[in-house]
Amino acid sequence: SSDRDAADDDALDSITLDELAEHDGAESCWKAIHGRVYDITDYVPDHPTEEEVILEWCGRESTEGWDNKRPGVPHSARAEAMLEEYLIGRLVDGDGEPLEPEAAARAEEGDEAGDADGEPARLSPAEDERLHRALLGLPLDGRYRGVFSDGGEMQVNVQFDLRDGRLSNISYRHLAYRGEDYRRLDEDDDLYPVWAQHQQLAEALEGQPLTAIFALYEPERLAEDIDGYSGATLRGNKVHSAFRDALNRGVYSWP
Ligand code: HEM
Repeated sequence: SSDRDAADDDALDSITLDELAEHDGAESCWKAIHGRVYDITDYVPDHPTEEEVILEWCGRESTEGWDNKRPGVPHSARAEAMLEEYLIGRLVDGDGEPLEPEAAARAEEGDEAGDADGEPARLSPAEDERLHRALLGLPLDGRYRGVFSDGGEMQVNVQFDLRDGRLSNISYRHLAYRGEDYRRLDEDDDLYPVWAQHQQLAEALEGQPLTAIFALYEPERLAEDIDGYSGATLRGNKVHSAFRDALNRGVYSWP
């Protein structure tokens, strides 16, 4: 309670949130309440509720639970007197300064949001860029796959990664026309230059912002003429279409 002596508290053992957090179960249950730490392990079986109600708070800043045994209803003066039997210390921050309930609860939440336990950070709606991009219809970072099909034949299947809105790892999982698999052509094959030009398209887009895919409408900007095959006659629009299909499908796998 607030009428206790600061000098009393100075005499108590200093306990940090990390130490508190180690006693988070029935075998050892510590709770921080109004700046003081209690070892209530022995009391848990006597508490007049199902054990889960009280075990849930072990190892944590528990002022909120204590002040609201039911919403808005604090524990009785009798309960408060009992609590003092289990007093073992005072809650402090890393500098040994007293840690107030609100600050302690915030620090605990910060811990949960961090990756201390290998859990992904939980971002607030104001911080979550992934959410913002999704709501604005902007593509998310991740791996994408998309196809262009025509006449019952899959002609292009492209895979790429988006990182900060830039293209990388662009590859053709499939590239064919009229039954000819371009990826299997030998270097001395007549059609090989067309495969080489498609690779040039991919290389030219590598590292570029996503908007660079519109250059595929004018493939001569991205691919050279090879052995009489003009870059201008490449079907860049099919590749463009496969990119757009990938974006419509959404992220294939997360980074
Ligand atoms: C911090 C987490 C805790 C929660 C969520 C919690 C919750 C509850 C609930 C739901 C009840 C029964 C409902 C009612 O009496 O109105 C209750 C009663 C009670 N609890 Fe807790 N409790 C907690 C911690 C403790 C601790 C640490 C003690 C004592 C060391 C304690 C002592 C009592 C006592 C004596 C009662 C009987 C009613 C009263 O005197 O207020 N509780 N508690």
